[in-house]
Amino acid sequence: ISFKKQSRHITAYQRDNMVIKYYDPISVTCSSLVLGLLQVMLLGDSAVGKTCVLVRFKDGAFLGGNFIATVGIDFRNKVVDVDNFKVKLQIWDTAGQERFRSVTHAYYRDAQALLLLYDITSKPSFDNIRAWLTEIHEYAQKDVVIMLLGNKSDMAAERVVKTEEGEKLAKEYGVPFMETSAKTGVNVDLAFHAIAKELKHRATQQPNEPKFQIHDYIESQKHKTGCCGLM
Ligand SMILES: Nc1nc2c(ncn2[C@@H]2O[C@H](COP(=O)(O)OP(=O)(O)OP(=O)(O)O)[C@@H](O)[C@H]2O)c(=O)[nH]1
Repeated sequence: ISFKKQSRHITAYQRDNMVIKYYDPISVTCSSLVLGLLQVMLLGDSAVGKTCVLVRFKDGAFLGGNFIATVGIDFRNKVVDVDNFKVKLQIWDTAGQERFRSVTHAYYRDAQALLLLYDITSKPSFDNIRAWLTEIHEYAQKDVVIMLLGNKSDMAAERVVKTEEGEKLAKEYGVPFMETSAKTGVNVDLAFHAIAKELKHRATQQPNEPKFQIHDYIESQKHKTGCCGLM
């Protein structure tokens, strides 16, 4: 721990600047907690909706209209509240196109969490998930948090990948899964909040504290898309 005196409070930095506690010197109580920058990456084939999912989460809007592919890599920051903590997420949006792969590989090792997307209306994007997971195991940190997302759940009429297929694949790799829609917003906030919660628990967990169960949390919170694409 290192301390830094500020105008009204003392800041204590813990765990390599990850956890920052603000102590009020008058009441000598911990008034708020901030978890330093955590890196999350969005991965998956081109056009599965990575940029749209990020924009939905960051700005609460949907980028409709003409599709403009991401070139290289880009990021946005967002602070989320998790159990009295402010968790700062830096979210990296990668280009899905093959020709940018060598650029994005360089960023994998800095990510604490990866959101891996496919498009429920595109079988190839689903079939490529195994290849993405192979790349992840090659380039990412060993303990990286991975979540599988089947995006465009609003497009029920065009669906070619069943929800059960996504669930089965996720189970095989032991990763949490949900279907999202950047268009309607269904499950988008939940995906990022579940990741933030998991990372916060990992950073602050006491030895006698029970482990956070991300699968159970998601199951209790998620909205299922029914036969007609309703939330
Ligand atoms: N209906 C519907 N369309 C979506 C959804 N998400 C994205 N789209 C559309 O799908 C297209 C691709 O979305 P992007 O977010 O740009 O895809 P991307 O994965 O970032 O693509 P790259 O940058 O090439 O990797 C756009 O035309 C979006 O409007 C969704 O949830 N529902």
